[in-house]
Order: sequence, then C-alpha cells, then structure tokens
Amino acid sequence: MNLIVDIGNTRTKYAVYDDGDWVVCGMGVPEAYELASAYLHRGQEVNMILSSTGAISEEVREHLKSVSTFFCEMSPEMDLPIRLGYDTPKTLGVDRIAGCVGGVVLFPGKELLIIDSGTAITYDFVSADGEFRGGNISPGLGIRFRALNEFTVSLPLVKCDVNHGYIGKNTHDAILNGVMNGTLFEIRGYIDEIYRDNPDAVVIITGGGSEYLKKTLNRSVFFEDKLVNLGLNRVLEYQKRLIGSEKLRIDFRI
Ligand SMILES: Nc1ncnc2c1ncn2[C@@H]1O[C@H](COP(=O)(O)OP(=O)(O)O)[C@@H](O)[C@H]1O
Ligand SMILES: CC(C)(COP(=O)(O)O)[C@@H](O)C(=O)NCCC(=O)O
Ligand SMILES: [K+]
Repeated sequence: MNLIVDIGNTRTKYAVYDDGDWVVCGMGVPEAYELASAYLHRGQEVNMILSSTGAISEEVREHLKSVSTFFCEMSPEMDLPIRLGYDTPKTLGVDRIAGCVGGVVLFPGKELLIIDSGTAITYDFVSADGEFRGGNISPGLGIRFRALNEFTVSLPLVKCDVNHGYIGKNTHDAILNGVMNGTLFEIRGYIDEIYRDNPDAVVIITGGGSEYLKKTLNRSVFFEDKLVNLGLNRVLEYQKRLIGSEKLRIDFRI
C-alpha cells in the first residue's frame, strides 16, 4: 500500500492508497505511524511519502521511516511529474507542488487554477502542457482573525462562522463579515480573472478552509479534499518507478 503523510502548518493529514484507489484517511503523526505498523505486522509493504511544510523533527522523520519498506520525502529538487516554472524552486512549498500534480492527474491537458485554503491560502497556476507557472500566497482565515486581534488594542479574537452577514452592526459581526467576505471576494476575484482569460480553464479548491467555500462560492469550480494526497500518491508512484528502473539498470548493467 501507499501511505501519504502531509504535515501542514496547522494539521497533519494521512491517506492510504492501494493500486491507485483511495482506502482511508485521517489525521495525526501517531495515527499514521500506528497504521503503517499494522500493515507491516501483517507482512504487507508500506510505501511512504512524507510531505512537510510545517515543523518536523529528525526524530519524527526517522520514526516514520522505521515503519516503511520504501520511503521518500517530497522535495522541489526531486524528479517530478511536472515542470516547475518558479524562480526559487528550493523555497517552493511542497504542498503547492503536490496540489498541482493532483490537478494534472484529475484534469490532464487543462489550464488550472488551484486554490488551497489552509493556514495560508495559495493560488497556483498550471499551464495546459503541465508546467507550474507560479502563484500567490495570502493569509488564511485563521491568520486573518488572529492578526486583527493581535495587532490592535480593541479588537477581540472572533471565531470563523459560516453563518455571517454582509453589513456588520457591531464589532463582532464587523470582524466576522470583514474576514469571511474579504476572503470570499478575494477568491472570487481570482476565479473570475482566470475564466475571463481562458473560459476552458479548470478551478480546483482544496484545504481545510474549503468547507466554508462550498456553501458560499456560487462559481463553477471543483472541490477536491484529497487533491494534495492524490498528487503525493502520484509522486510516490513516480519515485518508485524511477528507483525500480535505476535498480534494473544496475542489476543488468543496462
Ligand atoms: N471548520 C472549519 N471552517 C473553516 N476553516 C477551517 C475549518 N477547519 C479548519 N479550517 C481552516 O483550515 C486550516 C487547516 O486546514 P489544512 O488544509 O489542514 O491546513 P494546513 O495544511 O495548513 O495544516 C485552519 O488553519 C483553518 O483556517
Ligand atoms: C504557503 C505555505 C505556507 C502554505 O502552507 P499551508 O497553508 O498548506 O500549511 C507553504 O506552501 C510554504 O511554506 N511555502 C513556501 C513558500 C513558497 O511556496 O514560495
Ligand atoms: K495552503
């Protein structure tokens, strides 16, 4: 089986794929470790890919490695199934690359805009011939609420609530509406812009904050919660095949 471990800035997600089919997903490093151990104890192989934009210690990395039969770590410098048109590929977030690969898996040959609403909101553009063209990073919902609270004297910390209004009549609602509508208008702006340029483009939305957008975004877009997992699974398969053909080359001195 393939085990995907995706450590974000807020949450750790994991997923299991078997023969390209999604099996199960969940959250937490200890949970991912337990799952991998159980497969190993049953004598099954565990092909693992680790992707981390959040903090990860060497100890955790080694811990996860110890319950894998094949291990690779997502990096902009590895051989990837897409080209990276970014001036600083070394500093490019691996979750962004994974989302773009996932997009190409779902919609090959299409121009893509991938919106990942997590701790940060990322807007990533992929050309129809499969090149990551670049993209933008903006503050996520949680960061916006916290920033208003932390950088002012009087503003309280307001919690994200999908049931918000348009015009605030008190401080709480003014902040709630401001952050929620501001985020929504920003996202709508990107979507309208790409459709204006190319009506055939495809917009895919993913990430923990996308649940809210499902309810409020009245635009023609695809929601795919598993986009990053899907991309990481493709990269893992790609790496396995590369290592396999390299081994064959050495074994048979091709
Ligand atoms: N129920 C929710 N409603 C709105 N936003 C949420 C909800 N749950 C999580 N989020 C947002 O999603 C983020 C976590 O999503 P995730 O994609 O896992 O982020 P990351 O990859 O950065 O860890 C949180 O920072 C928060 O902004
Ligand atoms: C932009 C991000 C913080 C998003 O992380 P996330 O919200 O998924 O936790 C991450 O992709 C990252 O650390 N990027 C590095 C900078 C760059 O992509 O150019
Ligand atoms: K993100």
